[in-house]
Amino acid sequence: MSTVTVDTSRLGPPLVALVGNPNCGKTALFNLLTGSRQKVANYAGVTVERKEGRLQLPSGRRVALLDLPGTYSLAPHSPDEQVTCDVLAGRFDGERRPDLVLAVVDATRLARQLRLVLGLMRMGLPVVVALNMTDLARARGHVVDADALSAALGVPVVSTVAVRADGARALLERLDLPAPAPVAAGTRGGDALADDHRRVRDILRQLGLDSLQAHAFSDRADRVLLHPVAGPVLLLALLFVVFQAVFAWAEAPMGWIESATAAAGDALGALLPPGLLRSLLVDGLVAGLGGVLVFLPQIVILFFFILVLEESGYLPRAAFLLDRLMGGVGLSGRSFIPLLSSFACAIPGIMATRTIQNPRDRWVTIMIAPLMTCSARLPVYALLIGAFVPARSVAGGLELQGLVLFALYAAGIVSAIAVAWLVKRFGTRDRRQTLMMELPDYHWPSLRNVAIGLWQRVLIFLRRVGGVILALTVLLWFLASFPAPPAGATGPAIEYSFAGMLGHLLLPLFEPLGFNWQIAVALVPGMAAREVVVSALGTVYALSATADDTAQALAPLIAAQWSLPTALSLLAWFVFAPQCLSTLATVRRETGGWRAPLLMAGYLFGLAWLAAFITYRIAQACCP
Ligand SMILES: Nc1nc2c(ncn2[C@@H]2O[C@H](COP(=O)(O)OP(=O)(O)OP(=O)(O)O)[C@@H](O)[C@H]2O)c(=O)[nH]1
Ligand SMILES: [Mg+2]
Repeated sequence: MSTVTVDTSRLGPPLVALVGNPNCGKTALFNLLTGSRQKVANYAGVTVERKEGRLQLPSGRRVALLDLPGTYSLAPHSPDEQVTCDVLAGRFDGERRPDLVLAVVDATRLARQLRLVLGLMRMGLPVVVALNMTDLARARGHVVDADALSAALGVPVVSTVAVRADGARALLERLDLPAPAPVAAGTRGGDALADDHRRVRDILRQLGLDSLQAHAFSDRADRVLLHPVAGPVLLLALLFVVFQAVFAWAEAPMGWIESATAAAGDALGALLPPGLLRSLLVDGLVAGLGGVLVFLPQIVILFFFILVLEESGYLPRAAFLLDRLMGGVGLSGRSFIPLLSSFACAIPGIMATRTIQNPRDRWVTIMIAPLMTCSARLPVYALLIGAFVPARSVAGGLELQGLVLFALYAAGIVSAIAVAWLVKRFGTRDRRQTLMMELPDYHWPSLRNVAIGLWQRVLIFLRRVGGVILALTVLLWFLASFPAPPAGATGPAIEYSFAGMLGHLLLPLFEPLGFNWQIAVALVPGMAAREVVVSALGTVYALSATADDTAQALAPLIAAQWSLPTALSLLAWFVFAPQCLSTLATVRRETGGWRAPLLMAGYLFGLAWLAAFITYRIAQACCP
């Protein structure tokens, strides 16, 4: 038998892969080298996909750089580690084997990280070691001698600080030199691990680093933050402060955006003659988009807290605190970070489930991720709370509005716990695994990283407003303006339009929940993105206004037109409804079939309808 080998390494620039333990700074280095803005955070398992970037070396040579998910060993335990191992073995679909492995190691946690380097060397690929986080190591008083380490390992070692602008200069120069020859393979099989262990111990002793000390501050902080009683109390208090801040701090900037929108609407209204164009711009765009834009400050505040928590290293601690609670419903603390990411958006949350080893746990976590309140629900919640919940303090200075928001988030979490419990109770049984999770040292969040992260969230939000929300608002304006009312019609034109017909068609389904036809209409484009419901309501109500009404802010308008039970019922609907097609598409991709997304849509719509129905009935009985 003859085999033909094709040397694909000659296609395109040399491929360099960043490989290392989770949280050692691979992505930070990738961003520094390529100028990308991939997500960096202080916990294991941030990167779950391969990402490619380009960089130019000082000599002008170009290199393709791959950022990969972190891995503890070269025998993958979870879908994200599998990606890294497949790329290294040249088994990854559509990817050639890397020409060089850039093994990133955290200088403050050398022992385990060096074992992975030895494993990488055994794969027969040329290896260069980036000794990262040397700033933190130095601050703790251990200076790792890169040359001595290089001599001991037999591969080049370069010190880096991935969070400093010039922290990779030496590395760039090293990449410009010819790749080192692969080191001859040593022992293989079971003996190799024991061998590596011994070798790493010897190297550390040789470098005078065998007594690396734990981070004293992290230890002290954890004595309080991981305390079985104080820990959960502090976690709860922290979450509470976040929700209070979302309302309290956003008030002023929301006021500015509101007045700017109103001024823009007035100016356009005065400038343009009455007619279709004025209606499209004033009732469609300004009323619709302005209605969503006003929630930007609240989103920024929420993300500020999320980013600070991510950067500080507190997140995996919260996972650890909640492990016992999550064990009660058949999940482990591993599900915590994917679920927490779902507060931003269910899509990265569902992607982050790739770090979960147990396939059943991963499936359940995916199924409950949409119950976490994503930031697209925030505008809907904030609109209804602003319109129906008075802004006053209750019980010792707590803001009532923040309290209601907290309750809505809690409702999502409690429901997720209930669903997971039901799956455990009636689904397949599985032996519970203990949580093994590395706790990173605490860092001060870097202001620059937080600022970049916030700016990216702002861009994402604005892109949504200018993209899908704009498109759907225009579409809805069209549906709500045509066909024109028949001659002699008395009501607002929208009643006779396509949107009006659609609303009345859907009414039987939603009437038992206390929704009127305007809400029913708004829910339809809201399937594409939840915030669209807010812009859609803005447009529908602007067009429902009779000619002599001037355009009004949406909140007071619905406050006057809806009953409290209707508002509460709509809030309950949004806690559950899977009003997001991109989430369902992601679930299909991650589970590889239609079963999971269909099941998800079905069970969430069922729950949404039921919850809204019950809320409406109870509210009607209590405050008719
Ligand atoms: N002080 C300091 N912090 C660093 C350095 N490199 C990375 N960090 C921080 O370490 C944390 C982890 O960095 P990431 O780049 O997300 O790590 P990663 O290896 O990509 O992690 P995974 O994607 O989870 O495998 C972040 O908080 C970074 O800001 C460094 O050289 N010095
Ligand atoms: Mg990463």
